[in-house]
Amino acid sequence: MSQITADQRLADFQAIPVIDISGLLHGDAAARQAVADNLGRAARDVGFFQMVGHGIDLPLREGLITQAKRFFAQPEAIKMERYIGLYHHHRGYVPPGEESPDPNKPDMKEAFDLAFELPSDDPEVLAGTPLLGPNPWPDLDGFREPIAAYYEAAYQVGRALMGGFARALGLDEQQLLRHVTKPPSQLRLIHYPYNPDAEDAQGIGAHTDYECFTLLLPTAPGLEVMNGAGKWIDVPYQEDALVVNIGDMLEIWSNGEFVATSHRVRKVKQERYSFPLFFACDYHTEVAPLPELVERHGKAHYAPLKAGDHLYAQTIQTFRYLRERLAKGEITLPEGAREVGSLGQHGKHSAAQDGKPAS
Ligand SMILES: O=C(O)CCC(=O)C(=O)O
Ligand SMILES: [Fe+2]
Repeated sequence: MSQITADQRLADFQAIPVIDISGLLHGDAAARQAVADNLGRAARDVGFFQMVGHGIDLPLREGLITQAKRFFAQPEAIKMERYIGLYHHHRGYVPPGEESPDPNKPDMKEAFDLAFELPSDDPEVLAGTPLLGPNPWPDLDGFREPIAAYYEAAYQVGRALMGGFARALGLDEQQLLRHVTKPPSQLRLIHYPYNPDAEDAQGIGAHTDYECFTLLLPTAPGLEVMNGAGKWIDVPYQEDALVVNIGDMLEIWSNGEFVATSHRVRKVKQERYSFPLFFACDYHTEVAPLPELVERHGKAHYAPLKAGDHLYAQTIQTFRYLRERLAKGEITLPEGAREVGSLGQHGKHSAAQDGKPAS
């Protein structure tokens, strides 16, 4: 069967579709299939959509936003009490300049990173699996509960989406979900301060997300998505919507049918917050093109990789404190790590080394 390449499919999109997923959450098999068909179209043709009908209601969203604002409004010295470099499982406060896909172009944002909560006596944590462990909650009364509640709600929507994406690929709803038990799924609270003096500083540089997909709650416009022709398309701000985009793992599992679309946040004209939940599969999952899709496409377009190693390797290469630990020999880069920026259209358009399907 001749396959239309991802580039051809993505070449023309000029806007981001809006999908109501309530049928996936509450409907019968036919309603779930109808939503899955829409998810599949968006995942194949754009790699992005605005999700409504998700049931993550305003009080949950406002609780998260309010607590993030409180945290970032504190003095730097207090925020640094939870500096990410003080921990061993990549959680905590990320000061401006700490993170960048390109060390010469630091992003101007600050963040507080937390993830799937696992107690320190969990066997995976005791075994030292990177990225897994408890969250270093700040000493800020009333901070933890609304954020944990948002995490749980968004995580459950993520599980439903994972079932929907599997259906969209013609698979059983549980086929991918069985790889999601203790995932290193991170929720980031990101603050992009408004800095009128910053001439060239970007909000966040062009990248793909490393996990299966991302559910993002923004508070203002600024997100841009690259279409197959290399043109940046705006994601308009829609108050009741979460933005969902395909990440590297679903691109590989789907053998390139779904696309991890490159995106960035342009220099912001106003103060902005955003909250991505990166929906991951378990650390040790071997992700390879699914046999059903390889059969459909005639061959596998990607080499297998270990999900957690990919995520950890990309993280090491983009955080200053981890690059320093690497240079000192305190940690090692997982074997077979890909270079940052090697996936996604921006990799192609900047002629970087690249492992996308042969077109
Ligand atoms: O802030 C945003 O809108 C997007 C953030 C993002 O792409 C990321 O953190 O991976
Ligand atoms: Fe992203």
